[in-house]
Amino acid sequence: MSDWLLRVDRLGKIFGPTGPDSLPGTGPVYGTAVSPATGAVVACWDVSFEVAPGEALGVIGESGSGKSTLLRCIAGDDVATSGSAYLRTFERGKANLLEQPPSVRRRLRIDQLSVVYQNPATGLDLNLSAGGNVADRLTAAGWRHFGRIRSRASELLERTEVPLVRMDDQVSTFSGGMQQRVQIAKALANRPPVLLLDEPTTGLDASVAAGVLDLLRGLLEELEVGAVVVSHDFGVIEMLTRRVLVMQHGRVVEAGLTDQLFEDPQHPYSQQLVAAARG
Ligand SMILES: Nc1ncnc2c1ncn2[C@@H]1O[C@H](COP(=O)(O)OP(=O)(O)OP(=O)(O)O)[C@@H](O)[C@H]1O
Repeated sequence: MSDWLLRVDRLGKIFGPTGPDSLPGTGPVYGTAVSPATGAVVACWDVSFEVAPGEALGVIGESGSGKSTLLRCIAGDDVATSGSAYLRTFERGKANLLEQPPSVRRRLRIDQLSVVYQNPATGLDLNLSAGGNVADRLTAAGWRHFGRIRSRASELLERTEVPLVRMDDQVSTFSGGMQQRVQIAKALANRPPVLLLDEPTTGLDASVAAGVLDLLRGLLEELEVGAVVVSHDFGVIEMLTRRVLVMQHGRVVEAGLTDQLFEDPQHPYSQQLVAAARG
């Protein structure tokens, strides 16, 4: 694919000793991500993909398969052990994000890569109001005009279906579903080119989760944002993404179109995930 917005090349993250002794004996073939020689956890290894503008890529796998670590390394929450990542909108796609100093990474997190976490408390300041949280992101991105910040915040909260009468209420008083909507509004506030979603509906009741998924699907279709959606839930991946990577014990075991993977999974682990999703 030549029209990429985000490109990740052979990304790896090892927790513990990172020397070459830590890789042998890990991965799907061995049924573990833990190195028998060093005890290191090879949380993800050799992961490559591209995301085009306006495209959503899914990453699916059971708990511990390395999905969140992959996302955290791209976002800059964790430091990758190896590999590279590029954004077309940063240094014309020529600078490895993973090698940038912390100050640049912090700026990228505001201007270029937004994350929606499973737990709204990770992405929000619960002591601030809904409007205050969105304003916070806009201010960090350099917005200065109070009136414009306020009107952008109302526009976003309206789009994410947070009642405007509650715009000035402290987010800690909101339900989980509503907090998640505010987190989404905040993540999109300054129109970042890339959105990273880590189990965005996992903590919510089924009916609330369905509403948030609907909202996300609409937003991903409407905005030209490139997205990576991490989930253990095939329903979420099916609803939001066109292509998908399947991860097991830190490695990608299958990659393809989401529909096709759901219809005709090739790898035994993907077959297991699909069977579980079909109930
Ligand atoms: N800070 C850490 N120190 C040591 N090991 C870690 C750390 N963070 C994650 N791991 C390990 O890395 C592996 C991958 O974890 P990760 O959270 O990325 O998986 P996941 O697929 O996102 O699962 P979940 O959905 O439960 O978060 C696991 O074995 C986990 O125990």
